[in-house]
Amino acid sequence: MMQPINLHDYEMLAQKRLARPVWDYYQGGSDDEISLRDNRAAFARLRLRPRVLVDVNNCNTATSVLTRELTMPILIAPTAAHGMAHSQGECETIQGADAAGSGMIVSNDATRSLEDISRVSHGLRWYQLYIRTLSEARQLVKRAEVAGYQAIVLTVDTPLLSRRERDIRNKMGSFQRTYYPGAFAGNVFNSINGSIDDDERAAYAGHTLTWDIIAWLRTHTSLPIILKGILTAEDAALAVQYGAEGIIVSNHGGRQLDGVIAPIEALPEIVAAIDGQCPIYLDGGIRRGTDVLKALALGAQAVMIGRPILWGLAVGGSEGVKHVLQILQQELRSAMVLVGSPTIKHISRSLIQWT
Ligand SMILES: Cc1cc2nc3c(=O)[nH]c(=O)nc-3n(C[C@H](O)[C@H](O)[C@H](O)COP(=O)(O)O)c2cc1C
Ligand SMILES: CCCCC(=O)C(=O)O
Repeated sequence: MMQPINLHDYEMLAQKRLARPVWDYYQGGSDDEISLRDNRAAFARLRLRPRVLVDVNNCNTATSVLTRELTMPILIAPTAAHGMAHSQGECETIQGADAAGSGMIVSNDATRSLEDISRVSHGLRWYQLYIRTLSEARQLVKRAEVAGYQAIVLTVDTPLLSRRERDIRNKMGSFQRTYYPGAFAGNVFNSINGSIDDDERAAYAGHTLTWDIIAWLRTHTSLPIILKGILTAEDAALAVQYGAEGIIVSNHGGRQLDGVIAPIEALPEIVAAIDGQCPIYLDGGIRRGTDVLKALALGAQAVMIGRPILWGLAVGGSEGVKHVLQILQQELRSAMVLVGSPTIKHISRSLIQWT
């Protein structure tokens, strides 16, 4: 078997291992997949301004996120249904994250229960919440708190699940129910209802949610509340005003509204609007250490990766997940040496060429 040396190798190997409908569900975006492609293209458009003759002998990617020490500023983005990539599902994934000194945001729609996943982890773990009903959300948040999760990530870009035409063509809903029953139901039963490829997709994660939901959530948990799916300065300002303690700049990996701005291009205006009031994270299209470097240079505290973790999980279980993270860490380290930023704190905006 080919030995994977970068994330693209993992992508190729994973494609060979996964059934077509699963591969398409993991890989795909919405409508014409413009945003999906643009997430990568936007990183490629940015150019770096390296500094030379800096002592980089002790270059180190270590950082801290919400007071936790990590070996790298890279976390695992919440992705649903890891049971379609590995028999142990998210329990396998999170052990890879721990082994690499990273951390994981566990999806609301995980295959395994949040308690099972927590039991095999000692590291950074946040719970990603979809609010379908308030009573369900209240219970989930309590369970997450009891199980030792350290933050609640509320995803706000999914009042409905977008049209993913690969899934519609593959009849993914019925494929999944036949071959992977329960893949999305580790925490909440019957909430998906086969809506992945349903043209009449139901109100998915709350048609009726508004900014007041943050105050409601605050009355039910003392954990930090982080909003995922912010793409504008206006919403970033509202997030802070309504009490969010962190935001994730994200377009859901190009899977929700097609044609939206790439997160890396939205980042500068959001950093300006937030003006240091809360930490900012970013996900979408990160496949190289230089992508991580660019996001940090533009003001992200850390980044998250979604699909590459699923590739690692499918190819090599927890070892694959760990290796994917370590490859990215190694690449980041090389990039830091070559631009003359020996620590994460040295990485600054002046590394980016404005065109
Ligand atoms: C297969 C898949 C499932 C996902 N499931 C969720 C989810 O349950 N909750 C969520 O907030 N985001 C979900 N996302 C979005 C990711 O958290 C993240 O925003 C995106 O994958 C980042 O882009 P990348 O895959 O290019 O790294 C999912 C993404 C993928 C690819
Ligand atoms: C059907 C589960 C939805 C998970 C999700 O957010 C995604 O697929 O992007």
